Amino acid sequence: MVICVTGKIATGKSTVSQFFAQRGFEYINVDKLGHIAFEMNKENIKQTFGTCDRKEIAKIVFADPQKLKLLESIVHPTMMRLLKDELETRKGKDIVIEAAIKRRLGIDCCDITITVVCDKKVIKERLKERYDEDLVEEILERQSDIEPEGIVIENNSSLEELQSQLEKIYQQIKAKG
Ligand SMILES: CC(C)(COP(=O)(O)OP(=O)(O)OC[C@H]1O[C@@H](n2cnc3c(N)ncnc32)[C@H](O)[C@@H]1O)[C@@H](O)C(=O)NCCC(=O)NCCS
Ligand SMILES: Nc1ncnc2c1ncn2[C@@H]1O[C@H](COP(=O)(O)OP(=O)(O)OP(=O)(O)O)[C@@H](O)[C@H]1O
Repeated sequence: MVICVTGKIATGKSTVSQFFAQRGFEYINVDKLGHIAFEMNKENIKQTFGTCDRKEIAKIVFADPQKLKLLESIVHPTMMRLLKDELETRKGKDIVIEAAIKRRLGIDCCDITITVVCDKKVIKERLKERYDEDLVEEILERQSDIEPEGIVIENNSSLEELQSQLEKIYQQIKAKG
């Protein structure tokens, strides 16, 4: 079975994916594959943007949809090739794929999609140590095409509450086979 976990920044995708990884699912994090693909295309990125520092690039591309598109045109072909390879080597196994922009990437190999959602103020609170608020706003704007699909998990409350929602979903998934 292939589960895809999607959702906006800091909604809890990794936490949800880890739940399935702890139950024997192989875990593929598309953000991580993006970082590997970024490294593999460093020269091109440096020539295009004048820097290949990820944090610098984040500031440039999240502020400008056209520049984000340009970065994606460099990174996504490699990233999707890496994803295909990861899926090939795990063929037949239970897999959980974490991918914020699942739909934009056209990932269509999933039996089940889980979308994690939460309120903007919760997202901002979770990110306040990691990012400045303007960057969070920009990232959320660049993620406005991420819409709820499949099983929707609302993650505004405690980790215990999330765990309990996940236990129920897991039992339903297992019952369906
Ligand atoms: C822009 C980059 C350089 C920023 O790197 P950095 O390490 O600073 O941040 P990180 O990768 O953790 O991303 C921060 C947040 O933005 C989200 N995000 C990343 N890329 C995108 C994108 N193209 N569209 C919308 N959201 C994105 C991430 O899911 C995460 O929530 C990097 O994210 C990147 O190369 N993105 C393009 C590849 C991509 O689309 N990755 C997302 C796969 S789901
Ligand atoms: N219900 C919750 N209660 C408290 N903290 C939570 C809850 N869910 C997630 N978190 C915390 O919020 C942060 C973001 O969660 P997580 O990394 O799972 O989100 P994500 O969607 O994978 O983020 P990113 O888009 O940055 O990859 C983490 O520090 C996580 O421990």
